[in-house]
Amino acid sequence: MAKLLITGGERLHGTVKVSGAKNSVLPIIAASLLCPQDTILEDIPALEDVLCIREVLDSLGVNTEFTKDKLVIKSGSLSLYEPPYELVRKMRASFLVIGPLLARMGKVRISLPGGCNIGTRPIDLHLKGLSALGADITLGHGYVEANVDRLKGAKIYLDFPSVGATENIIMASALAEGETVIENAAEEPEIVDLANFLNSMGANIIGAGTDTVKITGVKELKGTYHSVIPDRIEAGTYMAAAAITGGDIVIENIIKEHVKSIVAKLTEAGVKIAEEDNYRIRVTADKRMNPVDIKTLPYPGFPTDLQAPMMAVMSKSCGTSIITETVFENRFMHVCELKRMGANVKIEGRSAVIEGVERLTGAKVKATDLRAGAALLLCGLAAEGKTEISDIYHISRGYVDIKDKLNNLGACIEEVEE
Ligand SMILES: CC(=O)N[C@H]1[C@@H](OP(=O)(O)OP(=O)(O)OC[C@H]2O[C@@H](n3ccc(=O)[nH]c3=O)[C@H](O)[C@@H]2O)O[C@H](CO)[C@@H](O)[C@@H]1O
Ligand SMILES: C=C(OP(=O)(O)O)C(=O)O
Repeated sequence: MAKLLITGGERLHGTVKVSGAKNSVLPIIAASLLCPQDTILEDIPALEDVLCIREVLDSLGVNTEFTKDKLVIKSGSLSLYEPPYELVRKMRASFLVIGPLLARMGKVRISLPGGCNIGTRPIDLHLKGLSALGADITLGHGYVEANVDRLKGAKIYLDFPSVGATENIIMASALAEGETVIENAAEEPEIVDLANFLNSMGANIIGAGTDTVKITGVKELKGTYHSVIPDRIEAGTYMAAAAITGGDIVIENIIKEHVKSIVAKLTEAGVKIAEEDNYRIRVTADKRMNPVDIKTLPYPGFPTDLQAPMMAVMSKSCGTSIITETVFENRFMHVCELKRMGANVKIEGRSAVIEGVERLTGAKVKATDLRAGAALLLCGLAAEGKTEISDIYHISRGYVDIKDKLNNLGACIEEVEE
């Protein structure tokens, strides 16, 4: 098993380019199942999660070709409707194929994606939506089975603006008969990217990016070309890296509108963030951060996926910060590991109270999930001495070439085999 060895203490400087967004590309790849013609996707990050969803498509009889950052999906040969349990249990986003398979094949059998280290992550809202569209759904022996002749548009109110449920319902209703309205829909930029992709295939979706999305079903969709948006969470992680190391870096391929909440919090913490041009920002930190309070919320609120990285930054600030996690019920797994590195964090219910310390110290730590791993990497960059992170496969799920990108900024990170 590979580990990362980080020698801390380097101030990061230079330029880093953000890759395509994991959370955009996964639903877009699933949505390619809706159309029998070829779809061509560009700016596809070569992440473990992308390879996994590609395997899911291959397992359904679809042909995919991935070269460099271009993925060609040929869904004309789609012939199966039961993705294997071994793939679905590996990654929650595999469940995003349920909507497209139901719309295109009229049936699907898929195992429950299960929970993960950050929470139980139920799928009730996905199923409630698909059932409102007319699907006959049964649950048993760990599987969901759904059948329908043709989905019919409906009005669906989501009890929580779930990203995945909004995506599954949009994809399913794109080919449904009549109009679907999703109220209290998720407003994340990745929903807008998915809707833009589907509209370029001939779908009729309006309101994506607001809390009400209207989808007028069409009979068929056609092949298309699409380039995915940059990853705002990866961008935020590099901003955090500049902040925690007292660095001075330029981040390229960033949509500023998508990172407003992160820019606001880092600015409050004392980081200087300047617009270089439309797609580049410069992030400079020249002193210890001020403490800031953060509450994670659905977009446009502060993203839960940057909660752990921001906790890393706050652990070295010059005061007390409170971080409240409202999206996932168990997303403080990184706290134990951050403490090994000298962070002073106490959990009180859904909040973490972080007393900033002057120095973090390198230690042996374990990544418990993707963003927990990113947080440990950030602390390692700023800690005295060496940090050894195990279970780094979590990090590879969501960051392309993170070791090389950080080393190009002056970090000192090695990957070693155990
Ligand atoms: C691949 C992808 O895009 N992943 C993102 C997506 O995950 P994902 O789509 O799984 O996240 P959701 O927005 O669905 O989950 C948010 C909350 O809603 C709850 N919930 C969700 C569905 C449901 O049927 N019932 C229910 O109760 C979840 O348990 C969680 O507490 O959005 C999350 C919230 O921004 C991000 O952290 C993930 O990085
Ligand atoms: C929680 C995350 O992803 P996923 O929903 O794919 O598990 C994440 O990207 O931080």
